[in-house]
Amino acid sequence: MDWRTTDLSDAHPEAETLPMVFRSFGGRSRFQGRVRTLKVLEDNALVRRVLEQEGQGQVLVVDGGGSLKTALLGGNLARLAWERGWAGVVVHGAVRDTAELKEVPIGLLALTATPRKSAKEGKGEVDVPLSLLGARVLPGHYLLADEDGLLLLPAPPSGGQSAG
Ligand SMILES: O=C([O-])CC(=O)C(=O)O
Repeated sequence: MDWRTTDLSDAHPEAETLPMVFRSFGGRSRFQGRVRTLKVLEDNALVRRVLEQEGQGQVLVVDGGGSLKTALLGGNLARLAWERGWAGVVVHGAVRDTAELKEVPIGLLALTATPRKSAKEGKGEVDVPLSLLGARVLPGHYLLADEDGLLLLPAPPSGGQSAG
C-alpha cells in the first residue's frame, strides 16, 4: 500500500478531506473503499443491518451526531464487518470492546470508546449524503484513510484501488 492521503491531497486539491480527529481502534490504520453512509443517533440497529450486507471493497461511514453517550459498534459488529468483507467503518461517535476491536484486521475509526450500548430501534437514514467535520461524504464516493486523515474522491485514484 504505497499511497498517502497527504500525496493524494496534493494531487487532488479539490478532494474533500476530514481531519484525523478519530482514534484508530481496528487492526488497520490505513484502508480505502467505496462509501456507504448511515445517519443515526445512539441507535445502532441500522449499523448491524448494513454491516450484514456484502461489504467487499467498501467503507461504512456512520454519522452518529458526534454523540459519545453510547457505542455504535463493538466487538460483534466489528467481526461481522470483517466477515462480510468491509474494508473499514468510520464512526463519528463512540465504539466499545476496544480490546476486541484491535484484533479485527479492518479499519475502525471512532471518536472514542464508551461502555454503554446503543438502542436497537432501527431509527436513522441509510445512504444519505453526510456533512461531517466540514466535508461532504457522499455514498458511492471513494474514501482513503491513513494516520493523517481521510480523503474523499468521486472515484478511486489511479494506482490506489488495488492497494487493499
Ligand atoms: O451490539 C452492540 O450494540 C454493539 C456491540 O456491543 C457489539 O457489536 O459487540
